[in-house]
Amino acid sequence: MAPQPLTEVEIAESLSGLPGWTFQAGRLVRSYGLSSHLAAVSLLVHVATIQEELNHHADLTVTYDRLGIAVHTHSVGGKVTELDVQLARRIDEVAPAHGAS
Ligand SMILES: C[C@H](O)[C@H](O)[C@H]1CNC2=NC(N)=NC(=O)C2=N1
Repeated sequence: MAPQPLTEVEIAESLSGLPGWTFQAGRLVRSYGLSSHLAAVSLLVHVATIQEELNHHADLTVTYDRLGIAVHTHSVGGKVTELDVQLARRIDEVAPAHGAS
């Protein structure tokens, strides 16, 4: 079944359990700071692995020692769905082991 777009209230509820994540321009967004460029790339590769597992993919941007993540669900016309929240949670689970803040 196709994922359903979340309401603004549902998005706000989800974000209350995802510190550092915000809702911007129709996407869930977070920027992580890392200790080096290679640490940022290492986290990007880990995130890409999770994305392949979930078959759900964010826009990832490395800017020197930062990794930017922005995600919405293409298949529902670029709305935020539970799939985006799931991906954000999975990323937040692994980010601390990379020293991300
Ligand atoms: C065919 C494949 O399942 C789809 O293209 C997947 C891949 N990754 C995706 N990622 C995101 N963010 N939204 C999607 O709708 C999506 N769909």
